[in-house]
Amino acid sequence: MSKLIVHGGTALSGRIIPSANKNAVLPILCATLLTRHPVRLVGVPEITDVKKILELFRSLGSQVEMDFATGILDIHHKDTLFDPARHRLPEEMRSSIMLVPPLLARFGAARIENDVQGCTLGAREIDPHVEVFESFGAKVHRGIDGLLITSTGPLTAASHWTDYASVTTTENFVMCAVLAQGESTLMNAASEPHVQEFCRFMQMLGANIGGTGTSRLTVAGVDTLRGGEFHFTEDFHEIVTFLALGAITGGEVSVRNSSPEQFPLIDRSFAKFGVRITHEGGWSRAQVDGKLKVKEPFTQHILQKIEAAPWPYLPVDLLPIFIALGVKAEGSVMFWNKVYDGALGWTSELSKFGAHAFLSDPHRMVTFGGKPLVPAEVESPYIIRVAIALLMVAACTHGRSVIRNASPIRRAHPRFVENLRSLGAQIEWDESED
Ligand SMILES: CC(=O)N[C@H]1[C@@H](OP(=O)(O)OP(=O)(O)OC[C@H]2O[C@@H](n3ccc(=O)[nH]c3=O)[C@H](O)[C@@H]2O)O[C@H](CO)[C@@H](O)[C@@H]1O
Ligand SMILES: C=C(OP(=O)(O)O)C(=O)O
Repeated sequence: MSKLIVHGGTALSGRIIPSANKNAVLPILCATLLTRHPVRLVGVPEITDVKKILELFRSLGSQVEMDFATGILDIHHKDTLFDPARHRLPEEMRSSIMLVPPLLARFGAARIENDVQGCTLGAREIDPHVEVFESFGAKVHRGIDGLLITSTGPLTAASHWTDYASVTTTENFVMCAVLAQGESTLMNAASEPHVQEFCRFMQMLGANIGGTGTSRLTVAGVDTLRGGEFHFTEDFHEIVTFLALGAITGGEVSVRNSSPEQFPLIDRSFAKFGVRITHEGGWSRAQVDGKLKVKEPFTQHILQKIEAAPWPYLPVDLLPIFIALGVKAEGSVMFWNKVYDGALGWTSELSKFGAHAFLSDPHRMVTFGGKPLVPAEVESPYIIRVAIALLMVAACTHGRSVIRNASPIRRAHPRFVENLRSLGAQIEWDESED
């Protein structure tokens, strides 16, 4: 079990160049399988999920040249072969489900194992995906340990309205539609920055997509896709994470950010804890005047609150980062996760630090922040940014803390500990058995 050992209490300051967004990189990696031409990706992060997908591609016979030192991936799915009886898609990551459309397009069959749940955030349905596959004419068969999805010919265009704006379902819809015959329409499409980045990549391959960034996507099918070179942009999750780490420890961190137009709501969320974010010259900077303090709402007798939901709301994956700020900032805040029903069950870990946090129901947590904190040994659930939130609390608390089961961080954030050390943190991985 990978543990993080943190000697907290040091103000973290400095500059960070963030990596690419895992949730943009993974669907794009899956989509490379849709073209028989070479693709070059620039800025590919060295993270667990990327390595798992590249390993699968190698086992299918694709040409994969990955240089993590430069972040350049050259990939060519020319002599690629997939056998649903033999090959298993990577487990413990949600993105495996996005291999289905390209496998269907290339081989007429795909198989997914039962564990495409990813982070343990509560129910993560596959029904919206099944509806999409079926709307394009694919057949879905349930087996003992997974699903077999088949199609006898090219997919046919579909018009579909999803129950909710789902990130991976939207990406799967686009991948089914790009090579389908006719024009497809998706209503209630997700519009997160990573979904937009994914659509830009598809357009570079020659896909004909309208409505990127809105809740209505149209895709006119094309006969074939080309190759090309694509450069990833910065991950807003990393930007927020490092800004928050600076703020919670009383330091001052700047992070490179070429898309500040995505940040107004994120900035206002930081401001609720007394953190001022500024964007200038391609850099975002977090500053705290005095100590962290929850801003009182203008409306009297209500709790300050942070609501997370599909974009353009505050992204749910960022909620734990703000919960950590809520633990440190003096005052009370209600956090509302409108997406997941099992993402907040870690209040008992927070309380080991002396934090006061109350789980009101599966979707809502209230922090009573500003209480004295003590170092602690805590265990993270399999949720990337909960491990980071626990680390944030450890980093602002004097003394030695241990975050057990911290390896999910490696699923999304390359060189995380090295980056933190460059800001002055005393932190290290411990891989020893207990
Ligand atoms: C690889 C990838 O891109 N993973 C991200 C993707 O997962 P993913 O695409 O799996 O997330 P979805 O948007 O489908 O939502 C996940 C689950 O939340 C529930 N749900 C969601 C929205 C809603 O309005 N109502 C509702 O009930 C459903 O149970 C659903 O199964 O988007 C999530 C939500 O931004 C992020 O946490 C994940 O990091
Ligand atoms: C929940 C996440 O990833 P996944 O969907 O792969 O579990 C995440 O990136 O925070």
